[in-house]
Amino acid sequence: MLAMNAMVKPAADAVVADAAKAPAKVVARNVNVYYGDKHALKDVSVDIPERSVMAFIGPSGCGKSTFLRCINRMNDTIPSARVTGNIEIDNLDIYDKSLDVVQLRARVGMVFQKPNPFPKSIYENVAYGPRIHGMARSKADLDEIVTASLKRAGLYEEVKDRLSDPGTGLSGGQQQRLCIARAIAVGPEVILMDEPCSALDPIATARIEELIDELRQNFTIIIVTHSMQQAARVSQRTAFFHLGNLVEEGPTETVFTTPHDRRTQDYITGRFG
Ligand SMILES: Nc1ncnc2c1ncn2[C@@H]1O[C@H](COP(=O)(O)OP(=O)(O)OP(=O)(O)O)[C@@H](O)[C@H]1O
Repeated sequence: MLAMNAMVKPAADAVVADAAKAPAKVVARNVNVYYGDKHALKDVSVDIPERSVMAFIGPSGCGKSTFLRCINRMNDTIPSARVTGNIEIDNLDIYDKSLDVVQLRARVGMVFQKPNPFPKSIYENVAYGPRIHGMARSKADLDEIVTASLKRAGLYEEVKDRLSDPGTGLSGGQQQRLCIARAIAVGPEVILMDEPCSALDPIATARIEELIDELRQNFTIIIVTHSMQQAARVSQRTAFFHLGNLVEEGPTETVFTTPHDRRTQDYITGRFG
């Protein structure tokens, strides 16, 4: 049996079954990414169910972040990157030439490895997106969006008396929750998280994991993580990548306990990676 099984114990979660049945929010077909001549992502096809968490795992350089960045077209910002294939969100082709990428990135928010608040106040960090997207008709509207977003990110109680203080003055974990509030504020449907806890201590990590678990009631979340324990704790489905290939995708419990592919088994038992 797998050596890691004792450590990587998927949450006993009825949603596992539901997630398998949930309609797909993101549908990727035959996605390839090239950086110049380098073929970094190879023919990836996957359905990502709505209102659930999917974890992307795999050894360093296997293409997890590359694929994540395809889902909000962040690879557009890398001059050498070329993407082929098809990705749809709610049947909308996100690579359609007429698509407004700014609108797409409001629908598909992103949280990065290192918390990156703007050098602005806590309030302004959250208000910035709604303001540029014209989501608030009045200051009262904006206040409401900021408050609601901070509450949903589990940060409001800690910052409500100092909203005009700089966001960069918060602790790392608070900064990451501020970044999540900032992403939530523009009303996304999908939230991409690229190793969101790797710069955080275990307590701050636990809070973010709890938050992810709450957020999946309303959002489709995709998280890249190097921690198999984290993938097991927070996700309903897991996708294992290796050398640019999506080797295996399925319910987290299955991927961790009875993987179909030898490479998945080798990775989760620590034989490589
Ligand atoms: N901007 C870039 N320019 C050129 N090559 C890149 C670029 N970004 C990634 N790559 C290459 O593409 C491959 C996949 O990288 P990617 O960052 O997606 O992997 P990853 O699985 O997320 O890795 P890690 O776990 O280390 O973050 C790697 O070989 C990497 O060197």
